[in-house]
Amino acid sequence: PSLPATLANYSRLRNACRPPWRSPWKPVKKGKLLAVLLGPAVLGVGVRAARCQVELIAPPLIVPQGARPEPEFNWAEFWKLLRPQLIALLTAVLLAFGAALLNIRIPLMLGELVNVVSRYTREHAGNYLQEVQGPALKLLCLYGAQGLLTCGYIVLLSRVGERVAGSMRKSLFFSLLRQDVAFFDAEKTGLLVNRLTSDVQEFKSSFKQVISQGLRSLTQTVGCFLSLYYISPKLTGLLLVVMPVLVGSGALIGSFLRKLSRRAQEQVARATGLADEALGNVRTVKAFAMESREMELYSAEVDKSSGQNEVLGVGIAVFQGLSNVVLNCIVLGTIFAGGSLMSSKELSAGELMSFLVASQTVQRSMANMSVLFGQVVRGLSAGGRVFEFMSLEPTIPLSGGFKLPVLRGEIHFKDVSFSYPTRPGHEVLRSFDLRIPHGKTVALVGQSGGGKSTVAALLERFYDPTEGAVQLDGVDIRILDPSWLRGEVIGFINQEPVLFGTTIIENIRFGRPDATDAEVHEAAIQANADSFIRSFPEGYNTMLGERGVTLSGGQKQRVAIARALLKDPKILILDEATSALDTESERAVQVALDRARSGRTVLVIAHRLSTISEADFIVVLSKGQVAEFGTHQDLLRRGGLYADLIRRQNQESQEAQ
Ligand SMILES: Nc1ncnc2c1ncn2[C@@H]1O[C@H](COP(=O)(O)OP(=O)(O)OP(=O)(O)O)[C@@H](O)[C@H]1O
Repeated sequence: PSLPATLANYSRLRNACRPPWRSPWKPVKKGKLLAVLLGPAVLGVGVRAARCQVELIAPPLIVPQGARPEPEFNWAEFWKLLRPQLIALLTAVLLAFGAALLNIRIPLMLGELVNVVSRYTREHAGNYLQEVQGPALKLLCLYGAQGLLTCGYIVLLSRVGERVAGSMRKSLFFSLLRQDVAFFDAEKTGLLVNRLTSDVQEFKSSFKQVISQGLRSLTQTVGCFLSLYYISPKLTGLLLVVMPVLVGSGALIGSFLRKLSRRAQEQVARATGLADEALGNVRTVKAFAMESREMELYSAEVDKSSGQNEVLGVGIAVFQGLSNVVLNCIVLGTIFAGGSLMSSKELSAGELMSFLVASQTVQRSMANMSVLFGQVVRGLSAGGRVFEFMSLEPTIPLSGGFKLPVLRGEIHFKDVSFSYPTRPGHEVLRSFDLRIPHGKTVALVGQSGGGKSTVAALLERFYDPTEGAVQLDGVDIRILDPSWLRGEVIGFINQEPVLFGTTIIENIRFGRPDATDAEVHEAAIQANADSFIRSFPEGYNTMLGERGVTLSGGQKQRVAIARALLKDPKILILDEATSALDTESERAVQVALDRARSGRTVLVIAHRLSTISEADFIVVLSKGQVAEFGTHQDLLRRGGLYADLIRRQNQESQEAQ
């Protein structure tokens, strides 16, 4: 099944309680510390830096993860995914390194060119074109080579990034599908889907950025600093004196803006959550005529978020303005100090030009690095979240174990006690003992919440009993192959059949992917579904789901019955298959079920007692145990719980009339 369908299937069973969480690790703190170290650069590069800083303080998407601890990044898993891309990655790193080295050369070459130009304007000697040609051509070649290298490493990196992200998605999806049902009881569907989508996306973009820009920025910062020192140790010294002041101011403003941004993002998430809930439950909202109330609630949250974002906008504007002033002052100061060095012949015009360009490169690179450090922290957190479930081993394996060579279909719940893993203290079944002879139909009845569906879940081996055993033909199902058990032995027809957004024929074929069209048609005939399917213009190829046909409850159930029959299971579980249908549909479904029952061991779980009087045996479940067992007539005669249930139900239906 597709992940959303699998998750949706079990979402109703989940979240009864959550394990106590460790105190959450706050990744932002690391980012803050690193931003403090690199703050000055942010102040030093004007508009561009301000833009970078905005990126740093505004993560792309905040999805509330609840009070979950931040999972550790799994380097071993990452290495496994990265290894096949190693050659492409190393080539990309080499190209990026080459581009960065060329970038360091550019200011020096520019200086040479300026020196040639200024010498010519001063002396007017020789041919201008000839004088300028050499350094200009060299510079052009450098630009060309730098462009080529940049293009090369970006192509390679994006290939590596996409492939690693694709492998991450596939392994995570596979690992999630392998998990047992108890896992889905404890985890929220939204959180899992989020890991497959935005966390992988976040990790991928961080990975690409860190490799490309990180390497480049680091090389350029170190290289250009050396160039600065080489051009003028005195001017470089002056720059280093100004640095600490810029570090302090940059870090302070940056941390303030980050706080504002985080608050604004949380507010956006709150507003989105509200809209999500209202749109997701639109029928309930409409049924209670709550549209205007929802609108008011949403407007209030959106207004709050707009207000916070406006304050943030003002903060960024001030920061940007300040950055511009500081940048220009640095340029001015460099020209001022450089001019005085020029007058004492300690510096040429070309060297001053080189110094200015190189110092800009340093500032830009450092600003990039401060953004990148935030990105590293975010990328590691996102990666940690993706890897958290990737190496998780399910307690109940997906396959492996014995297959019975000859199958009769006798079931025995042998003194089974069971509590859901999410609610260990709450015993749903207590020494539950029930033997279902092969080929017989047994109906389970009892109060709502009494544990009927739990019995079916144990037979499917969605969970293992806490005590006792479930046996098939006398063999504990824990030693049987779960995929054989679920895929071939047991057919499960749920009270809320889930159909997928594909054609009807594919939905039925889900029961046995290798079934021929003729077999699918035969199953549909058995399930009393063939005639209504053929009444659609596109027959079996009718698309279901959001962009296709929506089936009625009874039609859905008949498609689900056909799907279950296609695998020709020895055991059939019917979980309240005939509830919530009108009389006509119920009759159609009932005909299908009666046909489906023949020759199979059947466990029916039902509330509507009228539909199960045909069962060979009826079991009344009370307080997690078998309270009564017998035929419909036996139990009526006995005048116990079953007779009581029948009386109450008759009373209710009379009152309803
Ligand atoms: N996935 C789950 N995790 C934790 N507790 C659960 C889970 N599913 C069911 N329960 C609890 O187990 C008990 C039995 O539930 P079960 O669904 O088996 O009852 P039921 O007899 O089938 O009820 P109904 O007839 O209303 O469907 C209930 O108290 C329910 O709250």
